[in-house]
Amino acid sequence: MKPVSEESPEEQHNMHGGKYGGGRNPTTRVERLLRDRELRKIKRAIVQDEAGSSGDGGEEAEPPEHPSENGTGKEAGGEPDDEIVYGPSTPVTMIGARSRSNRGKPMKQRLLVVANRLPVSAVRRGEDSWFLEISAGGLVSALLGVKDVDARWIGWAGVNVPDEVGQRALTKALAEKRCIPVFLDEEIVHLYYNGYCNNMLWPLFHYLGLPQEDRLATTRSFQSQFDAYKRANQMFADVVNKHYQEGDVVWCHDYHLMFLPKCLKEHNSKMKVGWFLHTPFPSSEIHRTLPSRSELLRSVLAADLVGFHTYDYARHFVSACTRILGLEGTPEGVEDQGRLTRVAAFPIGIDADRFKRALDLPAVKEHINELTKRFAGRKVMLGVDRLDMIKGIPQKILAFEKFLEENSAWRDKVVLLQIAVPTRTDVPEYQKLTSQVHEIVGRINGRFGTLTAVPIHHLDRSLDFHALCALYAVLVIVFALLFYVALVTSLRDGMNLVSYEFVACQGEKKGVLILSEFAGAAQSLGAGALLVNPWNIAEVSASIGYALNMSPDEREKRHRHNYAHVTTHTAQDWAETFGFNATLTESVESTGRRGGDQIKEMELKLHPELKVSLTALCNDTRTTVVVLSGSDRSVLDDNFGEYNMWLAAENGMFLRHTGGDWMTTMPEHLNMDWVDSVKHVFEYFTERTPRSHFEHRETSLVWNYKYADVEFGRLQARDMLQHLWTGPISNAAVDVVQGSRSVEVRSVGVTKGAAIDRILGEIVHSKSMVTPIDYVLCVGHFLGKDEDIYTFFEPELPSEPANSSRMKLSEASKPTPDKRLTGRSSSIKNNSRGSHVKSQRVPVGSEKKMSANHNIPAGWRSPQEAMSWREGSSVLDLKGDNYFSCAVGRKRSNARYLLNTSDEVVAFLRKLAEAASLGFAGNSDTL
Ligand SMILES: O=P(O)(O)OC[C@H]1O[C@H](O[C@H]2O[C@H](CO)[C@@H](O)[C@H](O)[C@H]2O)[C@H](O)[C@@H](O)[C@@H]1O
Ligand SMILES: O=c1ccn([C@@H]2O[C@H](COP(=O)(O)OP(=O)(O)O)[C@@H](O)[C@H]2O)c(=O)[nH]1
Repeated sequence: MKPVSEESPEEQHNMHGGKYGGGRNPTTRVERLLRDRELRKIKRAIVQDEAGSSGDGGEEAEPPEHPSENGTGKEAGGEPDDEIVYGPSTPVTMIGARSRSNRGKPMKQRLLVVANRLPVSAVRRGEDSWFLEISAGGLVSALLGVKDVDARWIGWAGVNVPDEVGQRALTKALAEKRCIPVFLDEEIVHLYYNGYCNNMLWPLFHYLGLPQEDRLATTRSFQSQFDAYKRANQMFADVVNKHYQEGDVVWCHDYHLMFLPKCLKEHNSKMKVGWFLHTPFPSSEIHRTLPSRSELLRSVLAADLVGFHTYDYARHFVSACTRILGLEGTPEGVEDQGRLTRVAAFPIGIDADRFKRALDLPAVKEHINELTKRFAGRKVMLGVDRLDMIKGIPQKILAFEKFLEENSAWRDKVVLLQIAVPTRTDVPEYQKLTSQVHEIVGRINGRFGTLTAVPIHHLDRSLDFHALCALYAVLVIVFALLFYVALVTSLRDGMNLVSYEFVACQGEKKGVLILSEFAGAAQSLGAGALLVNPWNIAEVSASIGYALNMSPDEREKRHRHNYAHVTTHTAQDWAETFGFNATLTESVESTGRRGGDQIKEMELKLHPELKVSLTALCNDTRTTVVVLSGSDRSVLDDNFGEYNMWLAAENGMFLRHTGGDWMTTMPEHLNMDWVDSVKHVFEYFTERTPRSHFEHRETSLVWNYKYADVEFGRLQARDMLQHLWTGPISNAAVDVVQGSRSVEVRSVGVTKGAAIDRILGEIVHSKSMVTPIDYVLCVGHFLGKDEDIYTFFEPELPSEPANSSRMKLSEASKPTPDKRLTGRSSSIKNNSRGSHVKSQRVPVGSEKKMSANHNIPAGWRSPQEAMSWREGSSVLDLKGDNYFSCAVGRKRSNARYLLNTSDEVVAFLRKLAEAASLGFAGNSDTL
C-alpha cells in the first residue's frame, strides 16, 4: 500500500481540512474564487433587480435550436434539419417532475453537462460568423440521446478563438444550442488536450502504458502538462460557477475533467456534482504508474457520485483509492473521514429509436440503394472507428488479410469497409497510426485486389448521420441471403457505441457482430456477438469465417438477444439512472423495466416415474422421507405437497410436514445487510445475460443461468464473482456457492448440514420418537458447502469434498429387493437397535439457535430444546453400516456412493420402494 504522505503539499493541506484556514494569505486561489463568487452574486442580484425576476439565469439565450442531424452543419441561426438534441425547445423538466420543493410544488431543476467537447464543433466563417457541425464520438452520441432534460452543455468548441469579437459571436451562436463555450487557447489545448489527456491519460487508461517512445521528453513535459490540465479544469469550473444556479445538478464527464469535481466543491460545497468516466478505469497497478495518481483520485472523490460503464472499471477505481490513498472501500463507494463518495456502474446506451426512425427517411433509403448497388454480389464487413490506437484497426485489417490468405474462395466475394474517423490529429501517436494503417491497407489491396475491385475500402473521414445509418443498415443480397457483419476489434474501449448502433440498425436483417472482449459492450452484447481477442489474429480470422458461414437460424437467435438489449437499455435510461436514481437528486422508484422480461422461477418438475416409488416410500410407516432443498417453499409445495413427507425449503430455513404448516428454523442473528448490494449485482448481470434469472430467497440470492448460453453464462459468472468478492461481499458474512449453472450467495452457516440437525431434531420431537433410527439414506446433488450434510452423519469426514465418491453405485452393487445394498451398507436388516449415541459428535450448525424473531407455532420446540435433542438420546445411532450416502452426478464428493444421472436415482428409489413393500426395510428410517 502506498503511504498517504506521498501527496503533494497541496493535497495534504486539503486532506487536513485546512482549505479555508484563517490567517492564511488572503490571495490564495480558493479565496479569490470565493471572493469572486460573492462579487458575482452581488452583480447578479443587481442585474436581476434591474431586469425584474429573470428566472432562468441571465446570460442564457432563448430556448435552443438543435444541432444539425446530418452533420453537415449549418450557419449559426439557420433551421435545423431534424431535432435530435439533448433538450427540447421548450424545456420540459423531467427532473423537476420528480423533485419537489419544500412546499410540495414541482421544482425546476437544471442539469449542467460539462464535457471537454461540446456536441457541436465550430468552424469560423468570418469575423463574427460561425458554422456549427456535430462532433463525432460516443460521448456526444450518447448525450444527444438524452431527452427531456433542461440541460446546458458546457465545453470546448474544438477551436481556438483568440479575439473578443469571435468569442462573443460564437457564444451567441452556441447559446442557441444551449451550449456554453469554454475558451482554451492554443497552448493550453496543446498541453492539456493533446498532451496530458490524449498522450498520457488516454493510453494509460486503455492499458497502453505511459508514452514509451521518448521517456525523457515525456518525463520532462509531464509537469507542465499536468499544470495545464489543472488550469484547464479550473477554466471549466469558472464557467460552471458562472452559470450555476442553486439546485442545479452538475454532471462532469470523462478523463479530461478529473480535477473538476474538486474545483467545483471548493467553490461551493453544496453543489451536487457527479462525474462519469467514458473510458475504462484500469487496474490500480496501472493507475499507480501515473505521477499525479493521488491528486487525480482525490479530486474525483470530491464528487458526490462517480460512475463507470462496467463493474470492473468501478472496482478498479475503488481499489486504486484503497491501495493508493489508503481510504476505505465500501460496497457503496469510497469513504474518507466519514464522507462517502458513491461509486457505481451505469452502462451507457444509445437512442435506438433515433436510428430506427432514420432508416425510414428518404435520404437514408437512397444511401442504402447506392451502397447495395455498389457492393452487389459481395458480403460486406463493416468497421466504424475513430482512427485511434485503442480501436485495434491494424489488428482488424491483419485478421482480414489472414482470412483472405486462407480462404481464397472468398477473395472476390467479401469486402471490408472501414470508416476511420480522423481524431486527435495533432498527437504524434495518432499521426503514426494513420501512416501505419495506410501502409497495411495498401499492401493488402495490392496483394488481393483486381483491376476492378479491392478487398478493403478504407475511408479516412467521418460520415454524416444519414450515411452512417445507411451503412449500418445496408443489405446485400448474395445468393438470396441477406448478409452483413460488423467488426469491432478494440484493444480496450470504455463501451463502444458503434456496436450498439449497428445492432439497432439491423432490425430484420440480423447481421452478425464480431466484438472484442475488451470493449465494455462485450458484457452487454456478448450473448449475441462473437466475442474475440483482437490480439489473436488467428481467432479473429476464424470468427470472420464463422460469421460469414453462420446459419440464418443462429444469426437470428444471436441478433434477437442484442436487439432486445440495445432497444431497452437506452441513453435516456443511463442518464436517468445516473442522475436521478442515484444520489444527485431525490431518489425515485425504479422504472420497473429491469428484469421484467426475465424468467421468474425455474419450472421444477418431478421425474414422472418417481411418483409411484415415492408414494410407496412415504406411505411406509417405518420410513420418514425428508426433501431438503435450496428452493423456496412454493416450489416444494407444488412438487411434493401431495406426499406424506417432510419438506425443508431454502436449505432448511423452513420446515413442514405435508400435513401441517410451514415453520421457520431460521437461526437468530443472521446478518442480511449484504442483500441489497448483491441484489444490484445480480440485477445487472441478469439484464445482461439473456435467459438468466435470479431468485431472492429468505437467506440467500441465487443467480441462475441454466437457460442461458452456457459459455457466455460462465463468462458472466466469472465476472460476477470477481466483482462480488472484491466489492459487495468482501467483508460480509456470506458463503458463495457456485453451481454448474448458478451462483448463490447466502448467509454464512446456511448449509444443508447445519439445517439437517435442526430438521431431525424437529422430526424426532414431533414424532415423539424413542425407537432408534436404524438406517439413514441420504441422496442428493449437494454443492460445495452443502456437502457438510455428509459430515453431519460422518463427522470424521474431511471438510472438503473428496476427489471422488468412494464407490460408484451404478457400477458397484445396486440395491436389489433381497439384497438392498452390498459393500459397507449391506447390513440394513441387521440393524443395531438401541446402540449408543456417539457423544463425541459435534453436529454442524448445532451452535445456531432457533430464531427468536419468528413466531414459534404450538408444538414447535423452543430453541434450547432444539439444540439439545441428541444429547443423552439414543434415537440417532449411525454406525458405519446404517448410514448410506450417495452423490448424484458429482464425482468430487464426500458421499460414499455415486449415481450418475437422475434416471439412476429413479431406478434406485424404485428398487428401494419395492424392498420396503416386501418388508425388507425392517425399522428403517430413510432421509
Ligand atoms: O473528443 P475526442 O477527443 O474527439 O474523442 C471522442 C470521444 O472519445 C471517447 O469516447 C468514449 O465514450 C464513449 C461513450 O461513453 C464510449 O463508448 C467509448 O468507448 C469511449 O472511447 C472519449 O471518452 C470522449 O470523451 C471523447 O469525446
Ligand atoms: O463518421 C462517423 C463515425 C462515427 N460516428 C459516431 O461516433 C461514435 C463513436 O462512439 P464509440 O463509443 O463507438 O467510440 P468513441 O469514438 O467514442 O471512442 C458513434 O456514436 C458513432 O455514431 C460519427 O458520428 N461519425
